[in-house]
Amino acid sequence: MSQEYHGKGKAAGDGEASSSRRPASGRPQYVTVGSGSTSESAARLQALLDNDSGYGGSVAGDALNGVPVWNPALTEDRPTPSHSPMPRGSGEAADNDRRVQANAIHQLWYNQHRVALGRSINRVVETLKGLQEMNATWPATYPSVQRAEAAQSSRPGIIHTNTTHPTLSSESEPRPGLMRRAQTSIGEHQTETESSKAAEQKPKEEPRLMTPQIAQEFSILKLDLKLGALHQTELVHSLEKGSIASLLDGKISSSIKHLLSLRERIEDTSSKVLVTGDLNAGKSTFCNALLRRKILPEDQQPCTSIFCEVLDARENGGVEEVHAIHKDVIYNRHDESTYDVFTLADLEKLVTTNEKYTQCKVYVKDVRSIDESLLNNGVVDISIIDAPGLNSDTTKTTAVFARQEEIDVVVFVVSAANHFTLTAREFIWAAAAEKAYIFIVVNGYDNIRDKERCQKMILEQVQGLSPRTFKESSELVHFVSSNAIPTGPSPPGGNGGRGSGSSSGGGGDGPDDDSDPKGKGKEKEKIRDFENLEQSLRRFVLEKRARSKLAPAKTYLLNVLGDVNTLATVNQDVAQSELDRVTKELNDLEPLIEASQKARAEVSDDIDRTIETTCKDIYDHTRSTLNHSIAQAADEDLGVPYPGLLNAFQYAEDIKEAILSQISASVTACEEHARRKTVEGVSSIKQLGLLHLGDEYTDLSFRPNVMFRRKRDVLARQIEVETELWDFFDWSTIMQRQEKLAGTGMALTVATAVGGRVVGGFGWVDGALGAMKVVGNNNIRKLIIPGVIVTAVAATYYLLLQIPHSLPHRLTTKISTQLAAIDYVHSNSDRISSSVRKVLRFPADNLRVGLQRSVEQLGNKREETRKVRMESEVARKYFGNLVNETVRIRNTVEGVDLEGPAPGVAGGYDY
Ligand SMILES: Nc1nc2c(ncn2[C@@H]2O[C@H](COP(=O)(O)OP(=O)(O)OP(=O)(O)O)[C@@H](O)[C@H]2O)c(=O)[nH]1
Repeated sequence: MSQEYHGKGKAAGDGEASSSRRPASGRPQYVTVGSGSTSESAARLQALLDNDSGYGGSVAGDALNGVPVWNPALTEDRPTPSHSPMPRGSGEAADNDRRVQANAIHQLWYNQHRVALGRSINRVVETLKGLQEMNATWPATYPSVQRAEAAQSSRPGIIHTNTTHPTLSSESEPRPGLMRRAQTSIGEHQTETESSKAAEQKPKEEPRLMTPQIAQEFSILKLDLKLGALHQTELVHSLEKGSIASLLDGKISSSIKHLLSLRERIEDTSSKVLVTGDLNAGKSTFCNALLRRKILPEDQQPCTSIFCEVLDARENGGVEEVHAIHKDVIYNRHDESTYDVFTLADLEKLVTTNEKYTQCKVYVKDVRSIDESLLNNGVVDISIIDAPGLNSDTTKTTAVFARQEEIDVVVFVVSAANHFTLTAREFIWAAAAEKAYIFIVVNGYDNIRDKERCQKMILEQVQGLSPRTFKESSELVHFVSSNAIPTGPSPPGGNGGRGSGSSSGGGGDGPDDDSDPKGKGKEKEKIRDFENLEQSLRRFVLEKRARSKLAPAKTYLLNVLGDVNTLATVNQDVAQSELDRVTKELNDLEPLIEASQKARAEVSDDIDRTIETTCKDIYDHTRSTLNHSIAQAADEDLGVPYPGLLNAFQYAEDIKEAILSQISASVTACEEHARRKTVEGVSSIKQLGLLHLGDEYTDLSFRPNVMFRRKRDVLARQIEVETELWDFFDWSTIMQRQEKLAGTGMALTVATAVGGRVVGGFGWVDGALGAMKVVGNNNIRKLIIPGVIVTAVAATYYLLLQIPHSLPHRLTTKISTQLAAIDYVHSNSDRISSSVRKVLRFPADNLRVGLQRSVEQLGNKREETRKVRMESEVARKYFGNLVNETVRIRNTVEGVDLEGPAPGVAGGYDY
């Protein structure tokens, strides 16, 4: 509904139109006040107003970026309308001058305050926008504290709503320690100094959004959260920091919007007077009397069915007409699709039989001078809204209407005969919540015979309904007869024509045509009463205007500045503690990073060394083991029984197999050794990891049994050793063995059995020569052949007997030669150590990556912390400045004194 009343009509165009189209008087726009007699002081004041309307031309220059600037048209002083030309006595002229002066003083006073408040609004809007920006980058902390009981002994602690430890003790630490922002890490401070027992004994503190103190401090930016059964506090605590910030952002936005509308409101030079009352109480008659024209239809039957707002025709380019506003549209005078145009004469039909329209704008030319007129009184443009009579259908609508901010004054018309009906009382009670004072017009007073009783009864009723109005009843309660007021002629084709055509009084409807001098006197009294009412109403409107337009702006500014100041103070502290925390964090981080970098280099070397040592050890071990094993293979018990000469070749194969198996077993043993060493290596790397990375270290699962699964003895199997005949007779072995046997004196050889030391190196030759001597040459000659044969057989027998001893040596040598040819020992040592190296590299690389990551993480943390430090620094400065700025603006706003009576008006209501 409020928008429906947005046409202020104070656009520049209108101003021009009005000034150029104000033809009737033909006077200059800035005329001398009074009826011809120039009042110097009035003229001076008027000139002062002309030159300095309070805006002094500086406002446009002051306009801040992005904030809508003042509409210059609104700040221009408006031409002073003409005054009534009727001749007056000197006393009346003086009165008139005084009134004009008073008006001018009031205008000056009003403008000064308006400018101060307007500028403050601009500054606050800018400040709020800045706060919004800051809130987007550095989510502001919304104050929340412990239960009031817990906080009683100390100042309220402040924690962030999303802090992980919501139950902070406000007793153990001073306030700054309690302030934390969201995502602050756990256990930062509060439990350090208190024993667990003490903590247990403490009453359980519930998180609470605000103490009553702070709740009082916050009036506009208070987060109003009502969701289901959750208490607001819990709700805020359950919300993320981001959500709080966006809620706050929304609050700030609506506050900015409200400030802009307040600014528009204080710029608005118009004032709306809502005339309401019971059916047929004479509201329309009263409005017409105020206008001194029969504009609104009057009837004995209830007739007004829609709201009719009567405005000065200047608002409509000087054209008198009616704009009937379509239902469900917002009226815009410049958009004819929002209304239908009618003549004033059509108004009667419109208001009585209406279904299509919700309200009418009635533009009428003011027939009265500024010192008499209510519509156009030189200070403020007043529009009068004639409401339908109160009945069950419209009471609610009218009550809603009366609550609108635009309605500055509610004039309640009550029939002197009927007094306050139940509906009337209900309406006044409802309206009293918004409007402390109601202007009461007791109409139809002429019908009352016992006037005193009527007054008494009505005033008693007023006392019950609105005590404050009753207190000011001489100004606010008027007993009049609206129909006794002479009204001017209706416009051509108008609805009335019942008026006398005279605006000087004495004319009008019926009663004053009476030639009876007593009657005439009575009529004059009625007119005087009505004029008194008009003066009171005017004072009330002027006074009310200052209060109703400037006071809300002032109050709101003070409230919002208070809120922003509280928020800024809290956030300044929070930013400071955040700054301290991150500075400390950074100080702690630096050595950590250094140590981590150093550890990374050192551990890397350590790992390399561990791997190299382990691998070298394994290589050496394998090499020596295999060499030894190969060399000693023949001497070992191969476990292959000699099957006899016939199976000698099979025996050779078995021996070969056994030797190779032995070597293989040796390889396996080396691998086993390597495995053990690898397990040790892996474990030592793990220890290094745990030492330097702690929980950060990710252990890899190592399965030692998987090592050396394949290719274990491939090389051994590749050996192919051909068994040759000579392999069975290994001379060197035989000789070696012979020597060994001779040395031990245990030579039980075939040769000795046959004849001396046949088989004993060359000893057997000596034996043969000795035997030759004994036997003699002939005999020898006879014996030589059988002897040779025997010897040969014996030697052969001996050789064959030696096969189990000589064959393994022979084969070992051959195998060894072949293994040497394929570099078997080195290959296997290398294979095993390489495999170990490969295995060890996994945890080593893992550890290196972990260390690298740790260094990087610390580096990132440092970067982030630096960023937070920078942001906190910016926030601290910002909120520090904000605290000062809010105090400065607050001082300016507080300097706007609206408390005392406004100069220039007589009233001074206690609002
Ligand atoms: N005697 C007397 N009659 C009055 C006075 N004021 C209004 N009337 C008459 O009372 C009747 C109703 O007046 P309206 O002005 O139409 O009353 P209203 O309150 O506007 O009526 P609705 O808009 O229909 O509620 C008309 O016939 C008027 O002439 C007055 O002061 N004295």
